Amino acid sequence: MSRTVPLRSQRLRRSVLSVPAINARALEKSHSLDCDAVIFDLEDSVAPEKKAQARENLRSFFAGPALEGKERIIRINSLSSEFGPADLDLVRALLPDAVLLPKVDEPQDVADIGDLLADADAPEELRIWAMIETPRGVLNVGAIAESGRTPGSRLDCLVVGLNDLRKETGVLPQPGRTYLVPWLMQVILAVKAYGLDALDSVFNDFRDGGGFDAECGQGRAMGFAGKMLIHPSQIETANRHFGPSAEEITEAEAIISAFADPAAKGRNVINANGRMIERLHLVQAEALVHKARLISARKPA
Ligand SMILES: CC(C)(COP(=O)(O)OP(=O)(O)OC[C@H]1O[C@@H](n2cnc3c(N)ncnc32)[C@H](O)[C@@H]1OP(=O)(O)O)[C@@H](O)C(=O)NCCC(=O)NCCSC(=O)C[C@H](O)C(=O)O
Ligand SMILES: [Mg+2]
Repeated sequence: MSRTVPLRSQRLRRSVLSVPAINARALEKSHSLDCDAVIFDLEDSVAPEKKAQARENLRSFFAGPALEGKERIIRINSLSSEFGPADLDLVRALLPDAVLLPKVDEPQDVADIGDLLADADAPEELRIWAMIETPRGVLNVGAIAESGRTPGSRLDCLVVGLNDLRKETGVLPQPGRTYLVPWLMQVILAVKAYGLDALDSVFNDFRDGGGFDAECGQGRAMGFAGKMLIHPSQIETANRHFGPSAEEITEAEAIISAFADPAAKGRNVINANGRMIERLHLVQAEALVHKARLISARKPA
């Protein structure tokens, strides 16, 4: 097995908006929003007595015009709940890009869904995303991410859920997320070790633009690929923070040019205006420029 994990192909996941499947107006609106991905939620945003109607809404939505240029993910209820099996049947019928499992505690939770999808001959393009939002999920996050290396695993992305994690642990919401940062970084280490993406948790106070801006900056600095969102007003800020800035692109292009210079041939380390650059920085620079190209190539919603 190789000792290092190659950089991912980099799907854009800067802004991943949760849309309650019960809300037909919000479902319709998702076509016109400039987010990279949409999570159609059948879990906590849908009351128990409305789960069946929410599934019907999704059937109609998926039968309608395609959601252009966005990843489509369906968040189901836990398989052990009374709603989980019918939700999974719906996923098998609608074939979104991914199914999001809530409250994943251990690798077996992911493996169980993977087996059910394989038994149903679901195409391998149908991926699994896992919410890390329980104390056991955080404790086991390395093993959960590692299970993505098992042959045939569909695991693709971990999503942090701080509402549930705060509920389970009693950690209070605080600016800077002081007591949560170690757990968030556990998630980051796990995904980076095994080549997955991680998305930062939702920010509930959607009218607090300043607080959201600060939390996006923090999430990007930690290494998250993007953020799960709850409201359209959060999309532009997330896209800005989790996409490369103009300065980062200029710097990356300078690194690529420096290594393309014949003088750099055969050298692993060069002096760029008083700063050491190694070939590992070239790999990072190429990935960043690739991401910038994906963003420019994306059609506006
Ligand atoms: C939080 C909300 C209930 C607020 O809704 P509302 O009062 O309708 O807000 P606005 O009036 O400001 O809405 C303005 C327009 O935007 C549309 N809208 C709002 N939210 C969405 C959305 N998520 N997707 C698409 N469109 C949306 C409204 O329809 C208005 O449109 P218009 O009529 O044209 O003016 C609401 O935002 C909401 O329900 N958000 C999502 C909630 C959700 O999905 N929850 C589950 C995910 S959170 C989570 O996973 C937590 C995690 O598990 C954890 O443990 O942490
Ligand atoms: Mg949750």
